[in-house]
Amino acid sequence: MKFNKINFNDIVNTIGFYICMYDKEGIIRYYNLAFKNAYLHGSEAFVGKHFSSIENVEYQGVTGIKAVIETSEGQSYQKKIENLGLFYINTAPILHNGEINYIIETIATPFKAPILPVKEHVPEAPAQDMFLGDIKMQSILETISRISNFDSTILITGESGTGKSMLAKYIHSKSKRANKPFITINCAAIPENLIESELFGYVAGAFTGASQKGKKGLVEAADTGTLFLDEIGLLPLQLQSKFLQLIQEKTYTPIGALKSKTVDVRIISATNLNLKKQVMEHKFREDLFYRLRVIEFHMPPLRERVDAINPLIDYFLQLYNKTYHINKSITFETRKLLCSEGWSGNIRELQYVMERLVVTSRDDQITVGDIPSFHETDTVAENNEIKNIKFEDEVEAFEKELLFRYYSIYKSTYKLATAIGISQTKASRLLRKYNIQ
Ligand SMILES: Nc1ncnc2c1ncn2[C@@H]1O[C@H](COP(=O)(O)OP(=O)(O)OP(=O)(O)O)[C@@H](O)[C@H]1O
Repeated sequence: MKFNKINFNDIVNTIGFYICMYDKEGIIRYYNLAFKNAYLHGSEAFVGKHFSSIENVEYQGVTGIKAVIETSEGQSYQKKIENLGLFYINTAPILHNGEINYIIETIATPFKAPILPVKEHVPEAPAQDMFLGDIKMQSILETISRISNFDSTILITGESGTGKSMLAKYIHSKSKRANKPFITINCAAIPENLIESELFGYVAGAFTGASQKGKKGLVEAADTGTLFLDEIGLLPLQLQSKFLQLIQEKTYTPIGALKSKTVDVRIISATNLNLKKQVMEHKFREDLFYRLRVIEFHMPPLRERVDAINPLIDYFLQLYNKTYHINKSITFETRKLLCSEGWSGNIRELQYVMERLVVTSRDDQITVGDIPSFHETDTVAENNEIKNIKFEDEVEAFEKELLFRYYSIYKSTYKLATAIGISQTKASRLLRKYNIQ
């Protein structure tokens, strides 16, 4: 089974160990969030630098990287550091043809490492690096630059995978709040019974089982920054009035609190549902609907952004060449085939297909023959019978196989959705579509 990149990142970033990857010279190539926060002051700037440039005394006291470079032997040991306790270090060379290809070091600390928060809690990096160069995006970009100094609410609509979340981050990165937190709340992903406490927090002793210290909510975490309400159409009705209060009065009341709190957040929301219809069906408050969409952007589906497909192919080609340290190109015929497709899964689907092609194509050049390898059949690649390919069928077969594989592991739509980077609504819809139980 190939590791899904998103899945891999989630694992290494939520694990309570410090992980760092080096090349055979000891140049840092990758580190996880825990390592970054513990030893590098949260900086990304150490990738490409020698391990000796890390000035943290604790790290230099425990790392086994020097010994591994000198001996090519893995090191696994415990080390006691005064006042701190026992560290467990595992430094493993990964060999290729007998030579060190790279080295992975895992450091387990004596403290009970805090489990790092799930995605929604992490202030995310602004998404400046996205492709927005096609005609359909121009008027959106112009409006974004015009409103950059205002805090008006923004509603982003559009099908799943069209880039709504990315646009929200982009808007934040272009606003006067760019250096403040950007907090995503995925209204579909938080279990309904936890949603209120996750969002608004609670005071000590608010309910049985509540933490003694009380808990800050995500709304408070977003103070001075931007709060992104993803899948807003799925926000439970009973919480909608709390959001209305938040937007109108800039106040909210944590569970069990007697007094309300004031907060300064800019609200951006996104949905792939028809909110007007939700209002008519009494599933969404009309007053909240109007409050949320002072400015509205509609992200067109990829089939209506045909001039974006080719540049996006290049964008993803470059991205995955960089990610996997390779240098693949793509033939004109393959481009033509990709550009002529319907892309019902929009940019997300194109992104998957490009990653898959970069990873699975046999030669340096991606050809039409590589496309069937989506579901591991070589027939077309060998015979080059490109006229028999029905692209949508190939992609559907791949999608079905992927969902089946991950759902049989996770058995939960939420975990499945998180693992493969789609929304929970989409995961449920696809499971129904392919009759996967
Ligand atoms: N303009 C873009 N340039 C590069 N990558 C993009 C762009 N738009 C979207 N993507 C990629 O496509 C994927 C889907 O984007 P995103 O999550 O923003 O879509 P969405 O509309 O919010 O989807 P959903 O409704 O399912 O949550 C992401 O992995 C993102 O990296």
